[in-house]
Amino acid sequence: MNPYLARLHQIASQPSRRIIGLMSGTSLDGLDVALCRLTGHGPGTQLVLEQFRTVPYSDDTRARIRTVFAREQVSLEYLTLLNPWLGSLHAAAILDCLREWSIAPAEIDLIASHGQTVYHAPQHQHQRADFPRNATLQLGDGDHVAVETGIITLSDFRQKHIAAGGEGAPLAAYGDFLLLSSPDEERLLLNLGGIANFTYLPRAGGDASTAFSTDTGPGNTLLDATVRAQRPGLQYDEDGRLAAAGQVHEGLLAALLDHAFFAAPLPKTTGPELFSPAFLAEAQQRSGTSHLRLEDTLATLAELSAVGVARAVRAAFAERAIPAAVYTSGGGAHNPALLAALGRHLPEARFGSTDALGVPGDAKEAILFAVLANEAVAGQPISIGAGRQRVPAVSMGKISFPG
Ligand SMILES: Nc1ncnc2c1ncn2[C@@H]1O[C@H](COP(=O)(O)OP(=O)(O)OP(=O)(O)O)[C@@H](O)[C@H]1O
Ligand SMILES: CC(=O)N[C@H]1[C@@H]2OC[C@@H](O2)[C@@H](O)[C@@H]1O[C@H](C)C(=O)O
Repeated sequence: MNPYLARLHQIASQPSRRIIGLMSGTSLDGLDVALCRLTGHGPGTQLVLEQFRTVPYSDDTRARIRTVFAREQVSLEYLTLLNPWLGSLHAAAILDCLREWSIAPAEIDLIASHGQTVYHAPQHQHQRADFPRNATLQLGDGDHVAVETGIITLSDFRQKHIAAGGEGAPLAAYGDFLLLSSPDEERLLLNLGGIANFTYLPRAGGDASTAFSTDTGPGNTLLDATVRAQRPGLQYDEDGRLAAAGQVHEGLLAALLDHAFFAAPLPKTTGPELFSPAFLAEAQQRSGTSHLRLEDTLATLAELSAVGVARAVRAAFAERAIPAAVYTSGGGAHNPALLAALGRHLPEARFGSTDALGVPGDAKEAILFAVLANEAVAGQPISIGAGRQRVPAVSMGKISFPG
């Protein structure tokens, strides 16, 4: 038998596993590295987050990713070169973290590597009749991560979800369901990343088939792009100060909301391919707001993110009251202007942070991939959608051996 298969069998048989989850999202701020100890599998999974660090991307790395990121036309050579380069970059970041934490690679069982999404193309967005399928592309080849760290690596988690009828995202519901379901309350888990999404969790022991997650529209992506364009040197509107100093422009908001995505049925996904500077420029032109003050544009974009969330939440619970317990995560949870707008549009919600549930919001997505890898190796296909096509019961992740 291949010795790595024997090692994998042994890892799967252990009561607990040490798994490094990696995530780098649409904000391109860096690589989130979450060292998790996962005991058991399935709904009994116990998480201890042993270490967490965000390894910031350098300006050079950001520039390389932006060369292809969310662009319809790119150099095929550049894309080909970037794939192993990012794998090596992520491997080096892991080795650096392990050195800092005084942990030897041999003490880690698995790496769960999301990779860098460079293009997300659900069919409702690309609308090409010649390719009537959903598609998504993450770079950062898993074989490079495995060989350069010496650790068995799972990667490319989204393709199985698409092959089984999903859009490849959001995958959050699978991890949220296993880690954060509560017998005491139904919950909404609201992640405010570049793109915003939420998971609905029924009470633990309730009807698991009703759990799902969906994107809702932009989170920080349009805010960040606008700040970067108008305040070179700034990456984002720190603590939402600029947005808080502005006024929402109703005309611009209406023009931004005038897109089929906001009315499309749930669950749905999107990305910066749609919510791009060109999307904003077009809405500004239609509403005659191209010369609005930066502060007013940012206030309007924060409002847009909040309205997107509120519309999707209300659409999901059209027949009844929304779950009151809402737990936020992701970088946007640090933006008071965004949180204030959410409070205005979901006044009946009680907002808390997932930190209070033992899952730090900044680490939550990296933890998700560790949980998915744990299930792929030691568990079962995760069944939350009762076989519903867009929430398939699948195990996710491709396995790379270090040799
Ligand atoms: N103190 C802060 N004030 C305002 N905004 C903040 C603050 N801290 C983080 N952010 C926002 O959070 C962003 C990073 O969020 P996060 O890391 O959750 O995104 P991501 O994981 O890349 O996105 P996605 O979940 O869409 O993949 C920053 O670009 C910024 O917009
Ligand atoms: C294609 C892709 O990378 N999507 C990300 C992105 O970031 C937020 C939102 O858009 C979500 O759909 C997803 O990530 C999280 C981890 C998810 O799959 O749940």
